[in-house]
Formats: sequence, C-alpha cells, structure tokens
Amino acid sequence: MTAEIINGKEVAKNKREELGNEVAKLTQQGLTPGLVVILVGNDPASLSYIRGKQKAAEEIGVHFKLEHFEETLSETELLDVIENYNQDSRFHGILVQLPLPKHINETAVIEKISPEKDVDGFHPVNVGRMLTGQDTFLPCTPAGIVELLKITNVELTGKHVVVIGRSNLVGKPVGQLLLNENATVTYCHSRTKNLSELTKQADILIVAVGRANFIGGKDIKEGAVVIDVGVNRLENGKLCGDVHFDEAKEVASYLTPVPGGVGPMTITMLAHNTVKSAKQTLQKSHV
Ligand SMILES: Nc1nc2c(c(=O)[nH]1)N[C@@H](CN(C=O)c1ccc(C(=O)N[C@@H](CCC(=O)O)C(=O)O)cc1)CN2
Repeated sequence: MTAEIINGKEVAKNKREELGNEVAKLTQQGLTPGLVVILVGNDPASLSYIRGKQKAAEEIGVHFKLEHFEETLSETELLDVIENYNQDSRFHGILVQLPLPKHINETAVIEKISPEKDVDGFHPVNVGRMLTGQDTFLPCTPAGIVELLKITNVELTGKHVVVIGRSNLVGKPVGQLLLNENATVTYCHSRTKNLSELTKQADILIVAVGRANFIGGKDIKEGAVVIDVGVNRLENGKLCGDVHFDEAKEVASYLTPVPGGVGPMTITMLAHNTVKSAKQTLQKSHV
C-alpha cells in the first residue's frame, strides 16, 4: 500500500480563506478581532512559530501584536502584563508562547489568562469544558489534527486510536477530543511496555514524542492512518517528524508529512479561536 499524503498546508490555506471572510464581516460590524502573543526570551523556534502566527493573522485581517520581553522578565511582571491584556477590549485572544524560561511557573501564567481570551485552550476552565464535551476554545494542535482527519473523511467512531505522548499540549487533549468523537483511545508513553504491539493495533496512530524517526514501518498496521506531530531539526538543518516517512508511506493509508502536515493547522486553529472569541464578544454586546 502507498499512503495518500494529507496536505496540511492546503487544508490550512482553505480554512484561512473562510476565516478571512468571517473577519471581513466582523470588521464591517465594527469589530476587528485582535490577538496578542507574548514571548519571553529569544528561542529561535518560538520566534519562527510566532512569525507564522503573525503572517496567518494578518493574512485574514486579524489585528496582531507581539509583546517581546527579555529572558530576565520576572513572573510577577509577566502576570501584570497578562492582566493588562485581560482588561484590554481591543484584544480577543491572548497567547503566551511556550516554553517559558525556567524561573517562570507555566501553570501560574496559564491560569492568569482570562478563560474568555484563552485562545490556546490551556486554561483549566477550558480544559474542563473540553473534557465534558462543551463548546470552548480547543487547543490548537489537537483541534487541527481532528480537523485534518475530518476533512480527509477518516471515520472516527469505533476506531482504535493510539496516541504516543501524554503532554498537556498535544497527547492528552488529542486523545480526549477523539474520545469525544466516539473513538476508542489508548495512550502510550515513555513507560509503556511492548509499545510496538500496541501501535500495530491502531487504526489511527498519533505520534507526539519529539524524537526523530521514532516510529518505523514495522510499528504500523497495514492501512492505518498516521498523524505525525513531531518537529525535529536534524544536524543537517532539515526538519523531520517522529515517524520514518518513507517506511510509513509503504504501510499507511493516509500519512501527514513534516513539514506541511499538522504544523500549519496549529497556526490556523489559533486564528480560528481568535475569530471565535471576537464573535463571542459581539454576541455578548448584543445581549
Ligand atoms: N502557547 C503555545 N506554545 C506552543 C504551542 C502552542 O500551541 N501554544 N505549540 C508548539 C509550537 N507551535 C506553536 O506555537 C508550532 C509548532 C510548529 C508549527 C509549524 O508550522 N511547523 C511547520 C514547520 C516549521 C518549521 O519550518 O520550523 C510544519 O510542521 O510544517 C507551528 C506552530 C510549542 N509551543
């Protein structure tokens, strides 16, 4: 079998066009969605992801602001900055780029963002709403994965999804979102025994471990759908995923590439959440 490659770039482009139309309508009604991204330090990967976020936001007409601070910013100062944006009605979305420097407590920062502006979907209130299947801001990478699966017409009900990775950013929420779609979900992680036996049972395999070529063709069931969330930079400067692309291509039915698979959807779902937040603001102003 030769896998069909899921073109995340193309799906993201189409979704951004739709979002652009929604933003134009909102702007006509006097409300331009606003997004502020807060970065502490100069991590090159974070800077590159933020450039992508800015490009996508501006492309669809969202007002974008970057608040860039030195690595030495204190946690108290960061919490004060967030509080100011919680009160600032020009901004409907607040995102603090992760990872943060070690002296800043990530949980305290996430909990400081108003749940109504938490376009990352990381605040415990929004995580709770997601767990209970309520309408809320969904975390961007997991939501992007579900969107890719749906657009590809992959059946989710009753399918066995195996998620490798249990981070709060990707592993845990993507499993939960697919459980909400009636899939049967198995979580695997660094302590899982006989990993390959489990991955070979997956109808849909989601790999988010951050290790280049961690999953090979022998770990994949014939015809499985494989979603590669890894973004690993090799010594030669090239990017590669957690899945050995050439091997997986021979076994899977569908496969996401790196780059050009899940990554562009992460950025697009952020724009989606920002527009959603702006729409909610408009609705509240009409009540
Ligand atoms: N506050 C947040 N921090 C982080 C998140 C997040 O969702 N919210 N996710 C990741 C990084 N990330 C977005 O911030 C992100 C990662 C990868 C991509 C992407 O487009 N990848 C491209 C390749 C990019 C490259 O050339 O380097 C691809 O896969 O095609 C976008 C966003 C951690 N932090």
